[in-house]
Amino acid sequence: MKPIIAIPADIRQFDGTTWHAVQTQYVRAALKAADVMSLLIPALEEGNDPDAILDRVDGLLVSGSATNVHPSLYGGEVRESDGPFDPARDATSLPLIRRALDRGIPLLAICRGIQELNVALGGTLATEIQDQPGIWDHRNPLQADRDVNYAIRQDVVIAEGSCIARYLGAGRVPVNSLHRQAISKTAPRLQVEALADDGTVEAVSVIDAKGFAIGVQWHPEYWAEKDGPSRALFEAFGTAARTYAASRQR
Ligand SMILES: N[C@@H](CCC(=O)NCCCC(=O)O)C(=O)O
Repeated sequence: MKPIIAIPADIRQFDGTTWHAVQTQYVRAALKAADVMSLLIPALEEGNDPDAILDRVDGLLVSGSATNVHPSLYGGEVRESDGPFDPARDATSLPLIRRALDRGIPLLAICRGIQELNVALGGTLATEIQDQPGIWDHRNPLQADRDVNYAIRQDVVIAEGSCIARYLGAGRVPVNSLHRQAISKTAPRLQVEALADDGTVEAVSVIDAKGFAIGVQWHPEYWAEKDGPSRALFEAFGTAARTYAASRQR
């Protein structure tokens, strides 16, 4: 039986109403590269029961989003210019991340997801990182062609002996980049696993995690069917979900 993973949705506004939305690239990567089904979780400021959700799934995939984690959640200065924000997504993702880690449910956190993972565990974020000396522009190019926006265009250096090195190998791995925020103070329970050449944190793992628990700042989901490292990460997540699912059936 194919495992099921939870993906917290974003709140989006279009066609004159409010939607709970997940970009299809995450659902497709889960199915085609991890061989798991996706259960989209509505973004609610209240009303979600993380344990009731996690009782029914075999993994948690926390996706990227153009919105930012609200600065109040990590003691940051609240400036509207650091938006757009999505408090319902924050209120849904952070408790799910914490409880998935408590319960040993496999976790893959991508872009906004690694930022939520860091904040959920007590870390902080830097904003408009491209304005900092020596930091290059990691932002979404915002071209009409999404393949251009998600193009592989930078290297990350994966640390020897890191968790993610088990799946991608250590050393330089080419990835894409679509973000204007990044980890500033790394949460105490996170181990930095990869850096960009400009020092930006690009991957973390959870120290002493009960199961698969990795966050990446890049977007492996977008090329998960074609790009080796992207596919390897999703295959590892799928394997972890299958292992967890089997343990649940015992
Ligand atoms: N908003 C955060 C996280 C960036 C992120 O998740 N990017 C995904 C892009 C989604 C899209 O625009 O299609 C940041 O900017 O750091």
